[in-house]
Amino acid sequence: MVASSVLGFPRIGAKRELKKATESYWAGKITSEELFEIGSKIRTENWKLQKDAGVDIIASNDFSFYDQVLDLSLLFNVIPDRYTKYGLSPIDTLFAMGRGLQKPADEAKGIKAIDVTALEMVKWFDSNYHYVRPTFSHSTEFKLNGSKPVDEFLEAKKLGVETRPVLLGPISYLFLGKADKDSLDLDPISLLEKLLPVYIEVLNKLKEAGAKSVQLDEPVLVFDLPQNVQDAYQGAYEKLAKGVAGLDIVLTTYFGDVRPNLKAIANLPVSGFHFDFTRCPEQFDEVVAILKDSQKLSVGIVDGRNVWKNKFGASLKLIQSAVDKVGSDRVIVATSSSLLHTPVDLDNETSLSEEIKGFFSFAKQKLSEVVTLSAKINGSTDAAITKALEENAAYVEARNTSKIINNPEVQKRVAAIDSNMGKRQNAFPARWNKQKAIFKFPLFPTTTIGSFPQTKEIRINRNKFQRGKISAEEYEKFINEEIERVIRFQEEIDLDVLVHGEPERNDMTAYFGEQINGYAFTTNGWVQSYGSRYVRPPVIVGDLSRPKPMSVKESVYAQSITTKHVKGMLTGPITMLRWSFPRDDLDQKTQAYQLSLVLRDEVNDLEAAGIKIIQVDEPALREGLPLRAGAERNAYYDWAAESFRISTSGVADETQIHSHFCYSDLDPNHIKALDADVVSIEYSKKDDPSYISEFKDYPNHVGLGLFDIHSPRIPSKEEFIEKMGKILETYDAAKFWVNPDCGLKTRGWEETKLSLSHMVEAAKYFRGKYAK
Ligand SMILES: CN1c2c(nc(N)[nH]c2=O)NC[C@@H]1CNc1ccc(C(=O)N[C@@H](CCC(=O)N[C@@H](CCC(=O)N[C@@H](CCC(=O)O)C(=O)O)C(=O)O)C(=O)O)cc1
Ligand SMILES: N[C@@H](CCS)C(=O)O
Ligand SMILES: [Zn+2]
Repeated sequence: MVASSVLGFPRIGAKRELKKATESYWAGKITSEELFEIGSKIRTENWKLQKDAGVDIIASNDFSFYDQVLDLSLLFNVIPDRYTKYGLSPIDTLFAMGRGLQKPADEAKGIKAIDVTALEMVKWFDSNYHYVRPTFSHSTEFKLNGSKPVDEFLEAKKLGVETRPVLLGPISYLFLGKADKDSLDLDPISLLEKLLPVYIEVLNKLKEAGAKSVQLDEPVLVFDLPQNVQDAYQGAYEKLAKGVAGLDIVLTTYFGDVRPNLKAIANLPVSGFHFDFTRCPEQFDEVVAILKDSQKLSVGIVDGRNVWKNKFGASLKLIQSAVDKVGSDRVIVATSSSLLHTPVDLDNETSLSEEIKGFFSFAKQKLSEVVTLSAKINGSTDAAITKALEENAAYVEARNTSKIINNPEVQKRVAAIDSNMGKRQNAFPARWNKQKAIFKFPLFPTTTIGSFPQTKEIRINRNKFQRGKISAEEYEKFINEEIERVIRFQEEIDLDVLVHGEPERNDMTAYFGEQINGYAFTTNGWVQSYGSRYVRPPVIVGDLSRPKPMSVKESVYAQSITTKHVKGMLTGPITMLRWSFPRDDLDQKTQAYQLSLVLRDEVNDLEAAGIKIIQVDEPALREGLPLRAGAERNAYYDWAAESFRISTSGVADETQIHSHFCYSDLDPNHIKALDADVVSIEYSKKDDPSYISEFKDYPNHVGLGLFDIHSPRIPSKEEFIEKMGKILETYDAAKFWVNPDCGLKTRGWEETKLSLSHMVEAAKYFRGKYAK
């Protein structure tokens, strides 16, 4: 009999209970006990849901109050000294590491001031989830610091659910980390020998608690791994297997192709392997060939990264091949990855058309998919299973013939794209000569990335407008007042290039997706992006076109009330694609080109409406990069850059194009290929000084982000001066823009006011210094 398995379930709660609870805790409105209670309720519901659906292998320890990688850092005592000196509780230490902490002293209570920045947060592989990077130093002392995996295993057991605890495996944990600023010569993988005993200790504790098997995620196996990392696998897993004899270890990979690293894992003493066959079905024969007689094969076949219904016919064929090769008792039918990256429950969607709803499957529905597929392979003649299979066949047919997918006009326009559409009239030096005469920027021009605080009031008014409680006129008036407030504030603190603040946008992707034909959007399809911040990715269901301008009204209004230049603000084609759920019936390049034409029209309309600076954000540019080097990656470099250039090259030389990138280690050549006039890049958390020099030869203008917008912490003017001074040691002052790391939508006004004022004061300090 094949078994069914789910590698992890979304932990945010069907009604975003986790967000509400964590934010209430941070605001001091609930206690830690109340927070833990809500966490426990969410876990209970998730396990129950999976058990009731009939899933055989259910994960535990997939829950987290912030991030599962950060949980491990806390568990293994990978806590830089700067977080331990305040005597914080474990949960407060976790949050301080995740989002920084700044608290004034309370002399009456004898409490000292706290001021600590957050650890770096980066993309989780090629997804829009972000993890907190483990940060190691020579003084890191691994030791077991807590019992979260064991506690959650026992919690499920008490509820009558036998789970398979999941932990990120030791090599992935180290490889995804980095050396702290005081230990830059440290290669994290060199810490493996010291780390393994702690893994063994926690795994033994799980075994003692009754766990029969564990899921060790080693997703870095889908990267091009350095030889020393590949070589580390055999010894590490031999030690683990020996140290925890009797506990089955299933080594899990996802999001790609493991074949180039197959030698590294071919002889591991594990009880089974999980591979992602939704991403890379081509690896099937080669990966199955490494299995030893008793090892299990977990077949990742229900997509954990998208919302499309599984196509049962094709999946059953692949699972059957697995059964034919290794026998049904050794096959597990599984989700391709954790379901963390999918919305929770399609049943909560009430606004989607029945036709489109019929195409989708969210986390809860995917449980049934896994169960149905395994039941069918097990020969079930159950009426419910037969009905599910028939309905699925009808779905495949309905989608193939659906009228909402094809738009011949869009297809014609994409086919007519020629290479001139991706070229500005002249190269940057000629453009800059014209632009500087118009803009007359001072040295170190200051700007922001676009969004200003999305206050509760903004969200409530948007919500009222969506529910018809206020009219379009009232809403527009409210938005205009917000824009005016943001403009006046920027004038007051003397920023050079202003923004309108994006108050009309729920999200930088969803806002545009909701205005583009060919997109569908959900009302409850939340997915965790990081910590307590979630997104509701719109879904590309058909060919994409723009019925009317999307952002011109707000930009024109903002420009009309100030004499300073206001940037028009758009989300680029690659980011629109990556932060949406893309179609699975059309290649991503064509979807990106469709989006690039939509954006080209918008950029041209902004220019025609008198907007002279237009920023087209591409924070997801790096995220879209195929995880391995090779032909696919090279092709991506070309079509991603071309899509951006198609969007931005319809304007005159005098129009200044900005772009912005965050959350990734960027490749300067890829950024260069976009040919934007000015780029702003997240930088404030890059401890490695060599990152400064990576961009020093960028031919156009650059702003390295000077403060972390994820943290409520306010940097002082002196801190800005120090940071800018360091950058200026290697950087050309004439090309240096001054800006934060990213948009300020998650920040409060008080922090925003102070941080930006200090930033502008620091820019002025350097202007004075350079004028001498
Ligand atoms: C820049 N980033 C983004 C990423 N991906 C995106 N799609 N968008 C991004 O901006 N990836 C990388 C980074 C980091 N990620 C994020 C992600 C999310 C946020 C964020 O602030 N999220 C908000 C939700 C945003 C949103 O869509 N809000 C809606 C709905 C608001 C709501 O909850 N309404 C209430 C009613 C109103 C009330 O009473 O408050 C309700 O429905 O119950 C909106 O504004 O209309 C979040 O809060 O999680 C930031 C960075
Ligand atoms: N313009 C957007 C970019 C975020 S990556 C913002 O400021 O929020
Ligand atoms: Zn950003």
